[in-house]
Amino acid sequence: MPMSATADTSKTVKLERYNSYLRKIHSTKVLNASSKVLFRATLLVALVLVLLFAINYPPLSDSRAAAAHHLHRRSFLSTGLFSSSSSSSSSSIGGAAWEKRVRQSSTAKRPRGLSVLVTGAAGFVGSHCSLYLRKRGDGVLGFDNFNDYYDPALKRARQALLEKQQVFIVEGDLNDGPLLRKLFDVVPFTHVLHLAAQAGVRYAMKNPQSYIASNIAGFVNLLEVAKAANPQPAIVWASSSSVYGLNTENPFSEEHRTDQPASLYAATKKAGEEIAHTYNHIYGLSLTGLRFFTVYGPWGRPDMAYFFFTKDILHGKSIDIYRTQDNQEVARDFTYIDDIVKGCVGALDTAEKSTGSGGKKRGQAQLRVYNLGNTSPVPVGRLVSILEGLLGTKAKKHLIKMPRNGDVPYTHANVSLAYKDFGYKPTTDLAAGLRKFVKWYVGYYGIQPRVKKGGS
Ligand SMILES: O=C(O)[C@H]1O[C@H](OP(=O)(O)OP(=O)(O)OC[C@H]2O[C@@H](n3ccc(=O)[nH]c3=O)[C@H](O)[C@@H]2O)[C@H](O)[C@@H](O)[C@H]1O
Repeated sequence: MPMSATADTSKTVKLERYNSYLRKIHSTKVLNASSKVLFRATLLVALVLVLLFAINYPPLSDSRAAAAHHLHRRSFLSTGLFSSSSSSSSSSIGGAAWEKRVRQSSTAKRPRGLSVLVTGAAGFVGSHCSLYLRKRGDGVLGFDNFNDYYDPALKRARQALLEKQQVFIVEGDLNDGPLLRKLFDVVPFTHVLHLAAQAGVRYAMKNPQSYIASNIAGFVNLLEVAKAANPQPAIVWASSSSVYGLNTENPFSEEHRTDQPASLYAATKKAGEEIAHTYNHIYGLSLTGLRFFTVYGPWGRPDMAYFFFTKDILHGKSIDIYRTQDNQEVARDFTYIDDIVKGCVGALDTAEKSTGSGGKKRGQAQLRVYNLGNTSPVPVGRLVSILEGLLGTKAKKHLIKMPRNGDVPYTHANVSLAYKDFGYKPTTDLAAGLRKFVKWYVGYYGIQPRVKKGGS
């Protein structure tokens, strides 16, 4: 038995060795197979990573490729499920149909007509200027970010008005370089009427950064794109009467000092004037700054006093009427929108071409600044009396000292320079202009008050 037991034991050992040999072979095979799978998976992951990297970081040297990529991504987002925008106008940014609309809108319908990019086209002054230029036969492409600084529904209503006249507004932000470059790639604009900005004197204390983003960073971005464009456009842009700040000389002339801004808004507009100087000096861009004086009228801005006074008077709410620290009346050189439009168009028509090309200056270019005001300041109290008469309602007046919020006590424009250079002559006084505003206001908001009709 021990013999057989030995024999058995040796058989068992051999069998076990054989089994272990088989197990080894099998495990090597399994290992080989799994390492192949692992290798392939790694390759796949690497490929996906390379692709993702390429999509997210296109070559910096190829700005057009970057722009196309950016626009493709935006178009994907704005048409996709994650889009927050419902605007049809932005749904196909960058596509063939979009480019066709951009071209059509920018093409003049009269011989030697202008091709103007109007920024802030859904804004108060922008919408009026766009309509005027389009009706005259110029090509107009609008640009606006439709922000909610005030009721965006009013901006959409202005957009609808422009669309009826075949003016297309591209929805985008001034700080979107690829989008702006794309527009200049598609259209050789002769002019830019740059009106997009963060407006409002007092709001600058609430949201200072928005003024830097729009009025400084956005302006610089636009100038960067314009300087590199071929041809470079001539640029007319909105500065402000507020640059006169604490200036005490009257009436305000372009030669007076503008180095004492009273608000951050004013400071950003003044900075814009200095930035304009730099781009004119280095790149040969033709630049004209227009200092608007408290512009009012139909389709106006709800954040401005004449507008919300009208609303508050109609709702029986009291209104604050500011007085200076030494109890004087505060006054403004209120300027009617049609006069401002004539001033903008006059500036566009007399703007000389930029001299640069390929981002390089080729000669001295035009650099101008003009006041566009009404030349007759009116106290705020008088503005309220006119509104009371037009609305047939007494205002609940609350006279208070002007809060220290960036306001200045008085503005008064000397416009002789604009008159000399392009015949600017305001023709609408405050009473006539407010009558037109109130007529529009009650119609737009569907109000049936005791409004005295009359006038056109
Ligand atoms: O010319 C400009 O460059 C600027 O014009 C405009 O600023 P402003 O002249 O300050 O207009 P606006 O606010 O309508 O106040 C009008 C008057 O009402 C007084 N005012 C104001 C509010 C109030 O509650 N009570 C009051 O008496 C107030 O003291 C003032 O005397 C634009 O908004 C600005 O974007 C810029 O373009």
